[in-house]
Amino acid sequence: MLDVNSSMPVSDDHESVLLSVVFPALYSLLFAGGLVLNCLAAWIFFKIRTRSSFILYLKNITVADFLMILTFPLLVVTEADQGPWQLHAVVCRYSAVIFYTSMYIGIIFLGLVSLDRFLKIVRPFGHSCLYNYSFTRVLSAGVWVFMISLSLPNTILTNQPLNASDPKDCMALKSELGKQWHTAVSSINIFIFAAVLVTLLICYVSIYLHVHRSNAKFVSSTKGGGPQAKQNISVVLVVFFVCFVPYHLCRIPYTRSQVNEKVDEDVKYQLMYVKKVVLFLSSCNVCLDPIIYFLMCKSFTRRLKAQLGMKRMHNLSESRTIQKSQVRRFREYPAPV
Ligand SMILES: Nc1ncnc2c1ncn2[C@@H]1O[C@H](COP(=O)(O)OP(=O)(O)O)[C@@H](O)[C@H]1O
Repeated sequence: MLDVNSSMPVSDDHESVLLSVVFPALYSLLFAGGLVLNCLAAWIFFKIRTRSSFILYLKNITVADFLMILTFPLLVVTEADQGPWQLHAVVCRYSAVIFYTSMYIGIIFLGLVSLDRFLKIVRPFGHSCLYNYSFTRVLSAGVWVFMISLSLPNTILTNQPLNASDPKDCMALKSELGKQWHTAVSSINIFIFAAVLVTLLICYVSIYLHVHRSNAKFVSSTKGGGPQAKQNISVVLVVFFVCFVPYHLCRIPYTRSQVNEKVDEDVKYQLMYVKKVVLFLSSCNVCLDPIIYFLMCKSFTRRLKAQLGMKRMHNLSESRTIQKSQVRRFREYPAPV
């Protein structure tokens, strides 16, 4: 059954409540939480002046998360069906494009973080340009330039006249070339996601085995650092699986349904509905990334504790750590940065 004002079928009551009430409420919470956590992270990172590639990647993730967070208010207003209908076009042309671009920039930097951990832990004396800080700065800039260039046509080619009868349909605002570009960008980004996922899995299996072997060799009878280290390393994988895997499983059929007119309207609606749910999971990334910084980056944790007035407590526990450090030397993974 179709809504008179839209090409989308009329939803069940609970579905429309979810779309127009629950989602805006959840995105508002995410906006507030994400803003606080990322402001805190940015403040801490601002104080850490180091030539560490690892921290450079984390700083880039913070900037990408900030960009994504800035798109939430418009999303809240349009999802709640508030404001002028023309606002939907602004979402299609600008804020959704910024949202997706920042999401994929964040994904690429998560991949680089895991690659960096792999190199520093498993191959500490290797010869790769990724050990070179100047190179990783250029690489980071390259990621931004590439991803922005890829996404920009999605804005430029969303250039068709607005249609008041179905303002939410972004594809209706695109030229034929715009639809083709949208499909191509979705495919390239899905490929990027898959490549990062494989990289993450390889890096973390290698790190896991390496830590396991080191523990067995040097400190098999004591408790502590090893399991803790593996847990810290796994946090990126957990965040990645929770936030991004569901979205990408849905994105492939969804993009197909967007550009294929033969797809049944009910199927399109169901896919759109599922996409909104899994896209929310991806958005949760803005609150989960700061947890990665806290668990994986010692400089960040140290600074944060110092700034929050826990300096004395931290010094106390640090002196205890030093006493034990001779025994635990081989268990200090990931390498302090
Ligand atoms: N991976 C991406 N990178 C950049 N822009 C994207 C990406 N995916 C979608 N977009 C753009 O974001 C806007 C909204 O896309 P989408 O969420 O697929 O549509 P809808 O909101 O109709 O479900 C469109 O302009 C689209 O081209």
